[in-house]
Amino acid sequence: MTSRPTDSPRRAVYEILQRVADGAFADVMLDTILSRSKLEARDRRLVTELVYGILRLQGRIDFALAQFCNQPLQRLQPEVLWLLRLGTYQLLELDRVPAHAAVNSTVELARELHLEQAVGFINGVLRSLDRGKASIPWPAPEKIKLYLQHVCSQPAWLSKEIMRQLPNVEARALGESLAGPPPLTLRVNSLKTSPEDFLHALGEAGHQAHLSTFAPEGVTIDRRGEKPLPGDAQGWYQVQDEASILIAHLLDAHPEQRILDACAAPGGKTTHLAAVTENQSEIVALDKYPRRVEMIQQGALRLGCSSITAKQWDLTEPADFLETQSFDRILLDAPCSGLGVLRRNPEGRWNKSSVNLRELAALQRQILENIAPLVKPEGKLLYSVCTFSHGETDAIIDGFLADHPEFVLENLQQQVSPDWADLFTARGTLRSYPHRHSNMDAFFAARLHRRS
Ligand SMILES: C[S@@+](CC[C@H](N)C(=O)[O-])C[C@H]1O[C@@H](n2cnc3c(N)ncnc32)[C@H](O)[C@@H]1O
Repeated sequence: MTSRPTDSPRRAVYEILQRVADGAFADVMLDTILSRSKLEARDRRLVTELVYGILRLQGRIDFALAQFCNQPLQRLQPEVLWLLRLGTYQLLELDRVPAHAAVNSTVELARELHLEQAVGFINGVLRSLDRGKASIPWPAPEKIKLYLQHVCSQPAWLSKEIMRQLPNVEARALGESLAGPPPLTLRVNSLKTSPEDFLHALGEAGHQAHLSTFAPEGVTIDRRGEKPLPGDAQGWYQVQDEASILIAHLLDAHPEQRILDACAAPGGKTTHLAAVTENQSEIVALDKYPRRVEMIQQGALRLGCSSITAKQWDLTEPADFLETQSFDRILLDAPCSGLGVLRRNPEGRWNKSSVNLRELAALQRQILENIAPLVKPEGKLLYSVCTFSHGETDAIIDGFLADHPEFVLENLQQQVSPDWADLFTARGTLRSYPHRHSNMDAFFAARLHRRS
């Protein structure tokens, strides 16, 4: 009998991967398909793990598959290639699925999808791969380009970006980190509770967690129990990576100030700014998309942030409804390539290219130009992105400073506690990396000060 996409875990994975290949976001598709399904909690976890794992390790899987296929992978029918990837991921990465189950379930699925002509081929390739997997000629770590591509599962343009930023040993460590799953970190909402009380509540609910190394309000979940996390409806926490939690602190915002969060949705940092200023500042939050502006408003309501006004605006146009030089602090958490959060959006490595990075850099610069006039004399503007590509980080700041002598780059390292020193570059910009800094996402931030 044919299963509905939502009835069987592997069928659901296949459907989601197909949609992602057509341009959908993996997290959105997972939500959509799982919300319609009757799958049990264990199967839902399996679907999530398979979808994220396959997208994250597609490069590694394809290298392995190529050893056992008698034709180039790009010549295969796309449906057949996705099925082979589904089987291969289970054979290579999932100890808890026996090999025969990985192969048979993939073959069954091929039949169910009316791909009878490919059943023998899929069965043969997966069986050979299972027999021969110990002798796959994985590139050695010293062959850094090949290692990043085939072991760490990165397209060539991404390996190039990483190697531009970091020496080989570190490029390898970063590549390995980005190929793994991300941590689940929460920002404790200081308007409602404390990290210690929240940690206690997590323990009572059967979850294991620890306080973050750098972010004062960060709590990382080590092992999730069966029950939901406590305090969601009460607004005790916001899911937010440790690196992202650092950003509001680096803006150096205070009560009574006027603050602009220029690209604010879904509002993780806006609501954090409201918390660090104890709801005593005036925060204007803008975003291009109306639906995303609603997300800021909903988050503010849940977290008890009363000082935020959210409004839709496309910042490729100057925000002429805002008075020039009227903000003490501006955060520009710009749209970016998200290379630093690839673990969370694994399809990003396959649907982006160097061309996208150049287009994003032009957008970032344009938005920066449009908001800079809004900074008061002696005010500060923090530019942040969850990526590490040169074109979206140092190049943006250098280009802007060259054209705007009224702004200077501040050395953030000299302004924060010595415990954070390791997070900054010699010129005082933030550069966090998962392999260096307690597994947090890779972020960049630079703070500009407007002379009087
Ligand atoms: C990196 S995200 C911001 C994340 C947010 N700061 C947070 O912590 O939750 C970038 C945001 O920029 C918005 N955006 C993209 N292009 C924009 C534009 N031209 N004008 C204003 N916002 C834009 C996107 O909708 C997205 O919400």
